[in-house]
Amino acid sequence: MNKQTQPQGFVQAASNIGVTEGYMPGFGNDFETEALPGAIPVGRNSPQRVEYGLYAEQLSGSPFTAPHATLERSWMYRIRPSVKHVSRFKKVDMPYWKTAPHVIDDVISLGQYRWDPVPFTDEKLTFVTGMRSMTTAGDVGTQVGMASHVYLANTDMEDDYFYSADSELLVVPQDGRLKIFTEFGIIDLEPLEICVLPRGMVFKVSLPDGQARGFVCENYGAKFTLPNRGPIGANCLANPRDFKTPVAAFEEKETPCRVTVKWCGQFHTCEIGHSPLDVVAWHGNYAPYKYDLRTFATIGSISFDHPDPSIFTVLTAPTAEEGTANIDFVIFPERWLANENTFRPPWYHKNIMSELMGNVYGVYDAKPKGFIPGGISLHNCMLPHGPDNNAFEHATKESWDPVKLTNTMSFMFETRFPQQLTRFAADEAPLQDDYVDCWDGLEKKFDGTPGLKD
Ligand SMILES: O=C(O)Cc1cc(O)ccc1O
Ligand SMILES: [Fe+2]
Repeated sequence: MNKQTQPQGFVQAASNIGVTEGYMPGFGNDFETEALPGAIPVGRNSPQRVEYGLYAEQLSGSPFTAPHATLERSWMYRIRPSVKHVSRFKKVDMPYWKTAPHVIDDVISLGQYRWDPVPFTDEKLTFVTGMRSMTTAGDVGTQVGMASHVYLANTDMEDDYFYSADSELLVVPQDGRLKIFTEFGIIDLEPLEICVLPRGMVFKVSLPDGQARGFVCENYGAKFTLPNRGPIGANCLANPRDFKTPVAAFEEKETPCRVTVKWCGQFHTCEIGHSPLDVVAWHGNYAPYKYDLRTFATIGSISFDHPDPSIFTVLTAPTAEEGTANIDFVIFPERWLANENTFRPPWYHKNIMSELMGNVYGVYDAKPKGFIPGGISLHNCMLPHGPDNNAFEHATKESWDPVKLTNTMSFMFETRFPQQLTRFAADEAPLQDDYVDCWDGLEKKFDGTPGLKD
């Protein structure tokens, strides 16, 4: 390199690593992004007039006075303010999307339950109208608890837009991709990825594969965040750099559109004369994000014994009681098992937390049969469960050599609150009547004499 071409002083990166694919890396960062140059005001949030004739609008995800660590808000610079709608709100029915408290006397919530995948139908359903609630827990009115849903969608939302004032939505696709247009930009999502759509943010969903099915965890409480890693240290599990927030993108059209709001369990629609996704630029730390579950660096035993599944927590939605989550989002990904003289699948247990599980793909080690991709299981507060007979027989005889669990991705929505079944889950979804029989073959081996029994 000769003297002239040698870098002098600071050298700027030719491109920003990670920003190339329409996303910005990081968890909970303060982001700045503009679809038109110079749209974000310099040095202030709300100048007297905004460039391009845009309106400034703040979206608050935490109370104004929250402690710094939990303070969340974004500033949007938009073509019209959100308050501009053509009509008043009108109540609409969304009969399959249920909200806690939702306890139906004749729906018995007690039992270990498992469902086959909820089948697709010919009925025209969008991501929103195709939401089928399976369980609810807590109370939306006090902003505690959650609901679990399956979505079945075969119709794009074109002039239909949606937001939830009740909750943030954790979306776990299982079959088919989603294209999620949000006020903050576009998220392309496929199975083995997840995304989180914040409370109050408007979006619509289209279906590149024509149809899609997946799971949603609706969080009424404090936002999902990364779990504390404790003695694990600063690395592994879900690393912050693997979370991706979209760059600004806007839709400019002046056609009749509808915005539907979920508010305290009810649904209300208003007509507007334009796309509400007209945010040209934004900055702040309250925004949607996606995450590829394959980037999760699992930690596990490399000596003996089976750790608690909290070791696989991707995101946690805390409550005021330390270590007692409103929701833990836990995954069971491909990984090595190397624990010697150990019963390697999950142990038999009862848990104060309520466990709803879904299978995204492959085989779950505790249930080699019957818990298939798209399937769901529910092991509620203090209901005993554990490996089925097949898994027990295999696990008590397998060699201690390291083995790689492949062809597997299941997850758990684990909540401190008991989960109540909806009528859909009890009567319409494909509930497996014979699920509890999977433990029938667990015979008594005890015969009063010492020694290990086969
Ligand atoms: O019940 C389940 O299958 C989930 C689970 C997995 C595990 O490894 C330990 C405990 C637990 O609840
Ligand atoms: Fe469990």
